[in-house]
Amino acid sequence: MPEQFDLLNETPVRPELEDSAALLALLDSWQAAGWLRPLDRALAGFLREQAPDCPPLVLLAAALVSHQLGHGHVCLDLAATLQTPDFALSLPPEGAESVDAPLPSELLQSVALTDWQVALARSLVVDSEQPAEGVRPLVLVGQRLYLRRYWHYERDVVSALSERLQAPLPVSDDFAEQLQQLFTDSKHAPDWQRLACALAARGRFSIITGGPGTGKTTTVVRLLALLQAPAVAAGQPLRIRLAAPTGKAAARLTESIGRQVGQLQLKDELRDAIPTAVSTLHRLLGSQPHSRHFRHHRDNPLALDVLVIDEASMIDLEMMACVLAALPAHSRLILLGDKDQLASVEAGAVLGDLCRQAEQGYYSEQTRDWLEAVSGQSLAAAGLATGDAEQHLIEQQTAMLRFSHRFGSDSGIGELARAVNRCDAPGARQLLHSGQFADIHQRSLNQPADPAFAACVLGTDALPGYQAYLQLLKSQRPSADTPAESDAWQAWARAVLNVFDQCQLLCAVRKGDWGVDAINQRITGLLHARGLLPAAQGWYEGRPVLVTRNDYALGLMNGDIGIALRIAEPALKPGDPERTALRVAFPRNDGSGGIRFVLPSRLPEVDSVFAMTVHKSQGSEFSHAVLVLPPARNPVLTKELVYTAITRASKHFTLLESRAGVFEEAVRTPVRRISGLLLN
Ligand SMILES: Nc1ncnc2c1ncn2[C@@H]1O[C@H](COP(=O)(O)OP(=O)(O)OP(=O)(O)O)[C@@H](O)[C@H]1O
Repeated sequence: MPEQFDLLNETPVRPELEDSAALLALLDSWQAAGWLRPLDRALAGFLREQAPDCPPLVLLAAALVSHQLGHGHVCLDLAATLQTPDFALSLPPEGAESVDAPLPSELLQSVALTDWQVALARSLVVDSEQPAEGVRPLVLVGQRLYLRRYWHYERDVVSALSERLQAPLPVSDDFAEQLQQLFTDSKHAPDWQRLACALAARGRFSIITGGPGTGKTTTVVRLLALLQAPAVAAGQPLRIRLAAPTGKAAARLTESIGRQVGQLQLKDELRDAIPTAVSTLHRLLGSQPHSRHFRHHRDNPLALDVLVIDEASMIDLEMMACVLAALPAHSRLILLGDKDQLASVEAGAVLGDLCRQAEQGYYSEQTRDWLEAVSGQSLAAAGLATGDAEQHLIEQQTAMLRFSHRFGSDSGIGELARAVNRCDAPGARQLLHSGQFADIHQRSLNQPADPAFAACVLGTDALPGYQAYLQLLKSQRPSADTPAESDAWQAWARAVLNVFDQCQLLCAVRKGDWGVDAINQRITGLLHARGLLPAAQGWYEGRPVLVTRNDYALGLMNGDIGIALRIAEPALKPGDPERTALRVAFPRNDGSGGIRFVLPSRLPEVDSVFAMTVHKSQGSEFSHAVLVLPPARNPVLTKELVYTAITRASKHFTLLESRAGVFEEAVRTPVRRISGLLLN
């Protein structure tokens, strides 16, 4: 029997919603057009096999939950989907071919929310009452539909965090004095770094969020000194571990934490007990080949007392659940990150969800009194909202750093990032347009072959592009008789990689004329045509590549960037002439400045990386970041995407627009990630 849908709704029910075979045929055509992943379609097919009576609307919901996971949403929000189906589902995707099949908006026109909920609640493949006791593959909570696994992750994260947030830990009697000693250089009132340090010192869970250069690393180094001092004095140093979601982010933190620890006025014994090596989360948890399970979990917890995770905006829900499960109960977890950055590509926006109210503070009177007492500062003029200790559980352990020491009011990058963050599109445009700041630039592009694009890609002395690293590659190449074992090859590779890092094109999308794939091809062709690259296909010297899959055997992580270089190789046998070979040079990412050379054929999956998505650029910094916006409106064009791109730039930011107005549209659109991660 077909389900009855909204009887008052005159719109005829589409045949695909009355017949499962017709629905699966429609999903097939969506998949063929690249609208759905094979995985999404397969889930609907699998459920139909398991439960042949499963109504088409339930099969459709299953395929859509899976599709939404692929777009970073932990669940399918039925109401949001019915309100603006094509937009909520990001269909059709940017650059996808047209397809002779109805759009989600046409398909769902006749469907009412309550009918969809009832159909799901009645279905044998959905648990809607007491899901914890069920085993069905889908879980319905109100208007949110989950795959069971993700519902579990969300529930596990909420319960582990609630547990960690229960009672504050005691601090020593001279805590206020110690804080004072560590923050003698406070220049701002209130000094949020000192407040953040105090909050983190009293909790088994805390968040320190802030934009670029607000002093997250500075604060955490002092916090570690504060926590470690009594432990070292007692002869039982804390086991502290530092981690980040990607190799690139880990390398950056290794460098900055090493510098900061070196600058602190501490006794050697204490300084030596503060680690500076940062590992990736995958390595910390012990990833295992061909398995999503880690070596460390609830029954084999990590041997540590304090875990600091930087760039926490990149942690997805599954990873957060795995980290929390692997932590010993007594340990402290401190998350550092910029809540306003894009979330991970994977499902879930954990930091953003947890920091929803960080701006307003929402400290309870008790928390505020305690903070004022230990920090000796007043919060009266800080403009914070007053919260309730139980209702605003997470807020009691969250501090937002508000002053950028890197990008002050004289920095166009800082001002632009702040305007974008406020969704102030006219203000952001005015900053770009006025010429008031020498570090931010804008260019309009009329068509893909626009000469302004080529000029930007090649670069100038003042505004780095890709010409510089290719010229350096040629001009500084060690002479042909340099022995294979000479350090000169490493030094050359390091110099080429460093100069390459000065500029990076960032795209919002993968497909279409202004997507990563087309732009990579266009730049390769352009550099080849100018004689800067020897070829435009396959492997050639100068090709920059991005690793897109972890390879533990090679020690390469998703996100690592290398460049193909022709280097000397030892002779096969004594007396033979030395040979040359194309190898891909990667930085060792361990703070040593070392380079490793890998044969191209041994590499895991890689892409050329003259352009990368903004998502992939997280955790990286470039002297000159160039953001390319495509013309079509797309749900990925959000203010978080623009903000993330701007904050990748350390010296210059350029906006390349393929249509007037697209920047404003993006800045006005805050990201919507659907999840139910609420602790209060
Ligand atoms: N209270 C302070 N007074 C003066 N300079 C500071 C202060 N805090 C941080 N800085 C400086 O500002 C710069 C950025 O600090 P830090 O690296 O700690 O920020 P961050 O928030 O971790 O930055 P990132 O954006 O790289 O994550 C550093 O050079 C640091 O020395």
